This record gives sequence, C-alpha cells and structure tokens, in this order.
Amino acid sequence: MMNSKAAKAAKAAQADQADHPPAVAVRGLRVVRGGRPVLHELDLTVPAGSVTGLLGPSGCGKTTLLRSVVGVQRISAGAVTVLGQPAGSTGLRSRVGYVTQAPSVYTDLTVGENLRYFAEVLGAPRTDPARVAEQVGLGDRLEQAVGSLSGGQRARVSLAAALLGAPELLILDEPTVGLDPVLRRDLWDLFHQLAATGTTLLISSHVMDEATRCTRLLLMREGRLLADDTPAALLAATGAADVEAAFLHLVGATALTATADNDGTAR
Ligand SMILES: Nc1ncnc2c1ncn2[C@@H]1O[C@H](COP(=O)(O)OP(=O)(O)OP(=O)(O)O)[C@@H](O)[C@H]1O
Repeated sequence: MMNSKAAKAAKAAQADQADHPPAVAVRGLRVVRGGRPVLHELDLTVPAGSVTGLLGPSGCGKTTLLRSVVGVQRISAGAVTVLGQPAGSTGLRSRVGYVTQAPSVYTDLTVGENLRYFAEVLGAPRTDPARVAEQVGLGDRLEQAVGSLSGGQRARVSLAAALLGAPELLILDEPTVGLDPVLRRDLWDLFHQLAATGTTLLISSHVMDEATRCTRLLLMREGRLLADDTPAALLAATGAADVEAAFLHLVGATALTATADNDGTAR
C-alpha cells in the first residue's frame, strides 16, 4: 500500500511523462544506506536523447542515484520512472544498459566469448558482439583473454557488453576513470554518436572538466542536487568561468542559505 507522499510523487512522475516524456524522472527520492540518509528527497529529470553528466565529489551519492535508476537500490521514499516504467521493471531489462565502476566481465574468457555470452543472455542479435567491440575500439582484440588486457581495455569490454542489444538508456558510472586523454576523448565522441542516434546517456564523473562534454548537468553534493541545467546556463547563472568554479559558487550559496535557515541571518 502506497502512503500519500509516495502516491503524490508517483503522480508527479507520471505527469512529467505525459508532457515531454523524459528518459528518467526522479521525484522525492530518499535513500538510506547503513542507517544514514544518502539521498535527500531528490527531484530531477534526464531528457531523452541527452548526454547528462552527474557530477559531484566522491561519496556525494552518484552511484546510489544511478543504482536507484537501474532499480537495484532499496529506496525509502519517492518514485523513479525510467522510459515510462517504474525503475527496475522487467520490461526495462533489455532497454537499459548499466556499466558499474568495477569492470564486470569474466577475466578467464576472451573478449569475444564474454560478448557472445552476454549477447545470448540478453537475446541480442548474433552480429552484436563484433559491432559493439568495434564501437569501443576493441575490434582486433576479440580473441584475447580479458585477464591479459589493460585496465582501460577491460573497462571498455564492460562498456561493450552494455551496448549489446542497443539499449535506449545507458547508465555509466565513471566510465573514463584511469583512461588516457586520447581514449577519454574517443569515448566521449562515442557517447555523442550514440546520443545522435537517439540513445540517452547518464554518465557520472567526479572530474569537473568532463562537464563541458555534456548537454546537461546534474551537480550533486552530500546527497542533494545543487544544479540541473545545461553547462552554458549554469555558467551564465553563476558568472563562473568553468564548471568547477560554478560548483564552488553554488556550494558557497547553499552554505549561506543553511546559515540563514539556522538563525535567520545570512553571514
Ligand atoms: N553499502 C553501503 N552501506 C553503507 N553506506 C554506504 C554503502 N554504500 C555507499 N555508502 C555511503 O553512501 C554515500 C554515497 O555513496 P556513493 O557510492 O553513492 O557515492 P559516489 O558519489 O558514487 O562516490 P564515488 O565518486 O567515490 O564513487 C557515501 O557516504 C558512502 O559511504
């Protein structure tokens, strides 16, 4: 049985879907982990076809939010709607791709064996393993055991596995960590190619300079959303020269608001 707050959140999420169906609508999301609140009543949307960056310092709750969108996180309150269905619905399984921070492929199998195995599980076309290996620049590594690949190459095998079946929404948790600048650029180019064909990408990073590569930004701090905007609008609103400065500006603004809330005077 839903309480009235949860019912209200679900209704608001449905209303979002009716106007301009976003790929993801989060309303009043609250998550508690290890007895401590980690996400505090988050409200946000991820527009369909966008490359949305989820940025914030380590431990601010990015992975927890992504897990909530995938539907593998127990939530305390709120509603998360993904491609028009409640997060985690069975019908979303082949429509959402998720790449966790740690590569999640079998190290004792080759790249090709991994991709063929996951393609079989997903019911993806037989031609998909070769296609996705090409997409991530591993077309010439199909016969190599994953255990003998570099860390960056292994991360790209995980990404390739998530591209099997051409999901409509890709959720990537820090996909560029530890990659050299050329690979990082190539991956961001790939993300934009995917978006150009209609895929929505939600990508977390704690590297603020990746923000300029996104069409939309979600800035998070300590389980709260500081901004949900385009990079250009964020810079215009804060008068900052780059996203890192904008983030610090917003952190300062919330600190002042908190002080004002506490004793009625802004210091
Ligand atoms: N299994 C867990 N049990 C208890 N607390 C947890 C658990 N997992 C995460 N947390 C806490 O939840 C908060 C948010 O963690 P989360 O992994 O979502 O952050 P993050 O922004 O993704 O960090 P990072 O960029 O370092 O990956 C942190 O304070 C973390 O310590």
